[in-house]
Amino acid sequence: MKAALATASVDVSDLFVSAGNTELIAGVSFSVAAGESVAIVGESGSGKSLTLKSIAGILPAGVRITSGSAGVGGRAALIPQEPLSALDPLMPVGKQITEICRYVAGLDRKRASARTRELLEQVGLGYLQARTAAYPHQLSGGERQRALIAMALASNPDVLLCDEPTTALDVTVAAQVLGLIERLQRDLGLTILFVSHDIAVVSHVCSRILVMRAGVVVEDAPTGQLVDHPAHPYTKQLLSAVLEVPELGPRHEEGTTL
Ligand SMILES: Nc1ncnc2c1ncn2[C@@H]1O[C@H](COP(=O)(O)OP(=O)(O)OP(=O)(O)O)[C@@H](O)[C@H]1O
Repeated sequence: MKAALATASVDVSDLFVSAGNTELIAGVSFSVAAGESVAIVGESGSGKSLTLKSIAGILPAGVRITSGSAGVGGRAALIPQEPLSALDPLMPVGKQITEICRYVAGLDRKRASARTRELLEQVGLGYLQARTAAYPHQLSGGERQRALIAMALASNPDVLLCDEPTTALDVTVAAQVLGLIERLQRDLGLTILFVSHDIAVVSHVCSRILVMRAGVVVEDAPTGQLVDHPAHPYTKQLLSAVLEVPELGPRHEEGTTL
């Protein structure tokens, strides 16, 4: 496939988010340049998901942006944490991908089928083509996450918003899916914003890391610098909680294991 030219970026400017009178995000600002891969890390409740949801425009009911802004310049696609809940259980995954090619990307029936085959190949699920009636429950967790990535790509996004996409997977499969996301970012020039509680996971995929705590960004630095010379005590605490941050340098390739 022709590599897409990255023209989009993410921009969050002095974002405040509340539920009722409770302030959940308190003045977050950052931007992601086109083609850049950036992670937001922090413990549960730090506000990473709400920041991502503000950007995607999918805040839950009762939660709202009270001031500032968050958005994407271009088309964004979200890869959620739990693939099973994001797939239609009653429709074969190939058909779900084809529907997006037809009704979101606007391809005719024949082109949508060809594009589906291409996308399945691209995410390492080429063998599903023969099993046209593969329903989500017949796939493994890793296959479902790959299928969701294919669905995300079907809409021709500029930006991939990844919300802990490997948390539900075992460590070997998680490494393969991370390798896939990293390769797609490189090959298609996608902009990536990747939310995770795990610095070790994001250090593979992202070149810059934002650390969030209690609704604010406490540190924002290139991955190598943040891992080797953390400036904020909370970043140090997060790093010390990780058993071992894998070597930076050659990153994981698909098919390798941790
Ligand atoms: N729908 C909601 N209504 C009220 N408060 C909410 C809602 N969703 C999240 N919150 C609160 O907002 C804060 C930030 O939540 P958020 O989901 O962004 O955290 P997180 O860092 O992504 O954590 P996790 O990794 O557990 O998802 C938390 O205190 C959470 O309880």
